[in-house]
Amino acid sequence: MEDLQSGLQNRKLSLSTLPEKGRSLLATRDFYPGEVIISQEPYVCVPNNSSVSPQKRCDGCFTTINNNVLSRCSRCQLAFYCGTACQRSEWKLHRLECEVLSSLHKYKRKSLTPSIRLMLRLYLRRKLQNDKIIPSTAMDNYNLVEALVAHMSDITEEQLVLYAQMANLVNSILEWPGINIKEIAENFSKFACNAHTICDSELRPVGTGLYPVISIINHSCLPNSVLVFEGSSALVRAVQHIPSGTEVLISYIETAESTMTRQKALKEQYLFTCTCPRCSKVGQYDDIQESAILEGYKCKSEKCGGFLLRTTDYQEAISIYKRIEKLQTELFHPLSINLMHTREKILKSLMELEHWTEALAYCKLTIPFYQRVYPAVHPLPGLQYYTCGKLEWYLGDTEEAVKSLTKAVDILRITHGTNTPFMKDLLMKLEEARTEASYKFSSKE
Ligand SMILES: C[S@@+](CC[C@H](N)C(=O)[O-])C[C@H]1O[C@@H](n2cnc3c(N)ncnc32)[C@H](O)[C@@H]1O
Repeated sequence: MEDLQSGLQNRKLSLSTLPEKGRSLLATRDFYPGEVIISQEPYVCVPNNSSVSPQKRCDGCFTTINNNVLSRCSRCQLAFYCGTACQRSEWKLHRLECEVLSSLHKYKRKSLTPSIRLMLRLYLRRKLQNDKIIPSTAMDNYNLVEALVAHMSDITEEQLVLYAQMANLVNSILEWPGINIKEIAENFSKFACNAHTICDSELRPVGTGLYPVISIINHSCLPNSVLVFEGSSALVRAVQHIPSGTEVLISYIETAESTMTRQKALKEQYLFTCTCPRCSKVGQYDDIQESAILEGYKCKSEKCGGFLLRTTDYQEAISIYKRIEKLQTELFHPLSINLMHTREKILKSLMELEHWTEALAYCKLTIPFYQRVYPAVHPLPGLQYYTCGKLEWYLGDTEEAVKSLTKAVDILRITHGTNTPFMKDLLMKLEEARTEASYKFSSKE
């Protein structure tokens, strides 16, 4: 079996260790915006299905077609497939999983959260590789999981207790003699700082996966690459020119937040203090001003107790969020992150109610914010232009739709690649909108 370093060398990458970050991935040739730097199939993954989720996802490709069309494993009743191709590709692992799950008591079934299922799958896949039923390769073997950071000495006692309880549950489900409970608890800690939320092309979360080579990539709040998914495959794409010898960096968190909020999120989940070029400005005048724009109130009173909103009644949600928006426009900077979050919520509710004209107005309101806080090439502004374009087209403003869809394509072809079904669909929509716009133009003449 070729080792990881030579596997990476073939992909013009190298594994290095940096004193302040641990393992790191370096480029050994120049990469350019849109290029796939590395892609990986998950070592293990699970869709976001739970006993209460109304719509189930296929275990193979994570699609969520009509539940009636997804077929359910008749034995364990817990796995779903969109067709025979996915069922076949998952069979070796699911055969073992099914044996374990189908004999479970009802009360234990209820505790089968996606992370418990992910852990069960980790052990079952390791067994399949040990028994040589599934081959091991340089990029796909359990040694890579063993090498992941666990931060066991840095986590809180509460977390430790939680991982120990979850490990006991996994042990009681597997019932394997000699299994190491401490190692299972450590693997839960590894999941916390190495597993990735799998998203669809529109960045909606659909599952969780462990990609042990992609997990070598460190974080920056000013990343040169982006992690996207095609089904359950993970792809890291360059969003800037990455010269040979440079570290490949992605963002683990929402980069639009203020420095303090980003640092808090990184410390809590990933247990490190970021020193990227944006974070190293913490406390400087520009950074304080930026935080005030994003999160600050004009009023300095700290008496506000917060509030909770019901989100299922969209009409009610819109009217409440509009009251908040009115207040926020008085209190906050027009480019405040709070105001943007409120407007995003109004937009979401308007879309649910199919109030397209007003939805378009709100979509347009969020764009200056997106332009300001995200780099020129980032999936979120790309998707916002896409929504804008679709709404404009639907409402008959084809010329504006062409402009918005073109902007979406310019960004998303770099972040999502051009060969995915999502991008092909977007490119086709743009072509159709262009044809329609030129037809309208010629019929006006
Ligand atoms: C997904 S792993 C990345 C690979 C890791 N460096 C390793 O040695 O396996 C995430 C962990 O890497 C470290 N890390 C990632 N980005 C970092 C950064 N910008 N500065 C310091 N440590 C970082 C933290 O320990 C974090 O919990």
